[in-house]
Amino acid sequence: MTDFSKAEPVLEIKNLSVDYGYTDDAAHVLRGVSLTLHEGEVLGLAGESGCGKSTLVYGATRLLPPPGLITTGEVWIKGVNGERRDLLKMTDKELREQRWVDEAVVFQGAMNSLNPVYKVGRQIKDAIQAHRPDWDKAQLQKRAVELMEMVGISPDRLESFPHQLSGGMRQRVMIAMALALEPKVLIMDEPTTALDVVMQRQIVEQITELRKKLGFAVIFITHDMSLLIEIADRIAIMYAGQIIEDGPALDLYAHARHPYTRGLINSFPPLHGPRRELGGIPGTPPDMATLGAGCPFADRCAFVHEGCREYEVDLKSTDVSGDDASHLVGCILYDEMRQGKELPAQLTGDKK
Ligand SMILES: Nc1ncnc2c1ncn2[C@@H]1O[C@H](COP(=O)(O)OP(=O)(O)OP(=O)(O)O)[C@@H](O)[C@H]1O
Repeated sequence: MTDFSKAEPVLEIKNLSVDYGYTDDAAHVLRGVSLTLHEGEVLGLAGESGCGKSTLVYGATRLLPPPGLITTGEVWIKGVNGERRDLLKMTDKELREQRWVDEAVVFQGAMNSLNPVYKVGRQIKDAIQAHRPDWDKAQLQKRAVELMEMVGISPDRLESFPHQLSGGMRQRVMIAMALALEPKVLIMDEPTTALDVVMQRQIVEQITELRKKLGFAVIFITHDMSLLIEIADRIAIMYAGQIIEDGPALDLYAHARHPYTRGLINSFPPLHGPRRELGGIPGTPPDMATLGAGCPFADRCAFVHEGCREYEVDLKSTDVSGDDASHLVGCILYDEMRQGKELPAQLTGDKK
């Protein structure tokens, strides 16, 4: 795993907030999220169902369905021409022009979004042609063949209808389409969830290979921490519409700082290494429509104390000096640690 913290940012999400609903009782589902994706980096985004992972990436790419409404924020993207622009300030025309070119999204269940009545080849070529109207038939065919080969499917399959392909193949076709215009940023929302574990593994390995070859950066969403540790350079953990920990993948996995991150990691069996007992996280995430003040994890946290009820999540360095910005956590225990109080023994040292 490489340290990308000094690489140039390709996508900078700043203080992004999203509500569902337009009235006073709207649910504040995303609450001031900031996140940076660096060139060539794989950033894993994890958290339980309903914590806002999809809302974050759909908000950041302006693909949020109604009644989702962006209430604050900036999303700076570095285009393929090197220019930085705020996606939230673009006109609809500008958005359409840069989508697929600067960034592409592979949706949850994307493999089912191929049109059943058209052959796969036609769908790939149509997607390319929307952005390359001057390409002739031969150029489109050549690129479609290249893309199929790139994701390990025989180009003969360009003549197949979607139902003639397996789920894994259809998902690969969607990945190929997303990479057709060589975007700098690829966003994948649970791209392997609907597939069996063998196929999941193959697709994850393929994404890793393609990333090495083509150099794009990835935001990879999943709730499966064991999968993330295999592919991510950095992991951000979401809870109740906020990022509560963000750090280098290996450090975060071996020594998770936030009690929620610990619980999440302990909920999944490790793919490698010795077996360990699985724990869970007691309780369920809060209802975002009625969430009050204080740390949103307080009711489920083994280390809860009075201060948590007033604490507002604020990501800060995990080290004592507060200088190291590579690993951040939003938990009052670490603020208290910086003021000289000892951390609970279970949170110090490496994960057992
Ligand atoms: N159209 C909607 N109207 C109202 N609330 C919504 C809507 N879509 C999502 N939400 C709420 O927003 C919150 C975040 O949902 P989101 O889908 O972003 O979470 P997620 O972490 O991606 O979950 P999953 O892993 O299940 O996809 C949830 O509490 C959900 O109930």
